[in-house]
Amino acid sequence: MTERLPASVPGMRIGLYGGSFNPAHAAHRMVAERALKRLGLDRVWLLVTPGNPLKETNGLRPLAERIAIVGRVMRDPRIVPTGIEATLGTHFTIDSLKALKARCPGVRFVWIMGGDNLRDFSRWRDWRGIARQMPIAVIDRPGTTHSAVRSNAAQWLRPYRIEESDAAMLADLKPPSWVFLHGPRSDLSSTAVRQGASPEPA
Ligand SMILES: Nc1ncnc2c1ncn2[C@@H]1O[C@H](COP(=O)(O)OP(=O)(O)OP(=O)(O)O)[C@@H](O)[C@H]1O
Ligand SMILES: O=C(O)c1ccc[n+]([C@@H]2O[C@H](COP(=O)([O-])O)[C@@H](O)[C@H]2O)c1
Repeated sequence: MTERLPASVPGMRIGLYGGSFNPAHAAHRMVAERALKRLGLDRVWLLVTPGNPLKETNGLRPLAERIAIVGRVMRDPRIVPTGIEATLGTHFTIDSLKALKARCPGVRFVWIMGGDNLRDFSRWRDWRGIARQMPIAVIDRPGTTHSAVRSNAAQWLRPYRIEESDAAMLADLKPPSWVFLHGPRSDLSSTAVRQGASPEPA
């Protein structure tokens, strides 16, 4: 499948929210909407990965199906699902971020991830390089609040953390810089949905 990049213009603030989304659920929407609002973004691009390099691909639904479900779960037209990593041929986040920055000069990107990913971030390829590519917003996730901020990556990132009250300026800051965003939390997961939980709990 070849896909065009979603539209952008120089100066736009765009959040890149990567994930397996296998399948997407209401907590993914909550994360994307919180980032959009609190970081003052113009768009959030949901990068539906061809396959997380650290996860088994057994049981991973086809990319087109995951993108279609993301499209049904998201409600704000500024939140745009894309499978662009498959077209770019990038599996590792560091490569995706470099490729997107090269293709979108002048766009102010922010990487968005849940607290569980900050906890495991030091296992990602060139994670310090990722932090040097663009600012990062971490969204609190139940069960990971303390392990995330105590993780190796968070220790290294500590000098670059900004106050949550300054989140709206994150996209303008020179990386490394990051913020931990708190707010209403959901313990929903794709694992639970695959096991029969509703992706849209009442
Ligand atoms: N309930 C949640 N709260 C905060 N962040 C979340 C939540 N669920 C997922 N995320 C974040 O969304 C991104 C994509 O997550 P992913 O698609 O792996 O969903 P998941 O529910 O964690 O999946 P799985 O249960 O299959 O591991 C990751 O950055 C993850 O940290
Ligand atoms: O680049 C890496 O080494 C790397 C390792 C683990 C996860 N990622 C990315 O992290 C994002 C979240 O993945 P997931 O499976 O937790 O939804 C997704 O964009 C993955 O490609 C990236």
